[in-house]
Amino acid sequence: MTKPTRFTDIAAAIIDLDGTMLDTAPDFHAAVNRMRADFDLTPLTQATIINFVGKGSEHLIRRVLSVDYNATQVEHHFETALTSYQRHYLDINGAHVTIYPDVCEGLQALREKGLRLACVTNKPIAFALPLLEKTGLRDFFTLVYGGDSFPRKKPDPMPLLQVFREFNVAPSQVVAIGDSSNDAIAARAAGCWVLNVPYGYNHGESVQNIDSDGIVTSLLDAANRISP
Ligand SMILES: O=C(O)COP(=O)(O)O
Ligand SMILES: [Mg+2]
Repeated sequence: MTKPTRFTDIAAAIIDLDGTMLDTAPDFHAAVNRMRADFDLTPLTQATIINFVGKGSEHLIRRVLSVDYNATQVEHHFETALTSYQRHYLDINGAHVTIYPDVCEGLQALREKGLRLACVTNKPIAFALPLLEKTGLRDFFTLVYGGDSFPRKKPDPMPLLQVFREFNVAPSQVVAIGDSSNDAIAARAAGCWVLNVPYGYNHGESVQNIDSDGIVTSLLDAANRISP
């Protein structure tokens, strides 16, 4: 099936955070290695850690513990490691991040077209909100949902379905934009459109293999293809 190049009758956009708006890889790298140091574990490279990002903190911590521990040991240390990681992440949050090119321009363009914007991330809401404030992105969004805002997170469609309800829009009026297959699976299950950016973290896999409605070079490129 040919992919649409333009999306019309759109009323809202759902934007992912890590790997889509912000390059948070250096924050994840620093926080995970501080946690590992608490366990006398050797540091991991940023490239290794970033492959585990996108499915929430619990997934990340289990994966970075499993580099050294077997499954039983991972579960034994999990709660302490998660608490340590959360403390370090909150301490670091935003210290090393950069905004990807054309993010503010893209969000501005979407707002000027009259779209309502929701940020749906798997980052815990207590990390996501201060980070959006610090980077000046918070005010673009009417809604912000984190990985712990609902019982289930992406790739489950639950947070996206809640956005449709809050905005009172049909799935066909919504475009989700994210960097990973996780975002696309959630969007497909929710029934909305989905575009991928190629520059983020797709669990170490090529974005070309994601089942989405297209790849855009930036949020501004996405905005240029979307109209109300
Ligand atoms: O797993 C995370 O913490 C980040 O996830 P996100 O890409 O949904 O923002
Ligand atoms: Mg992401």
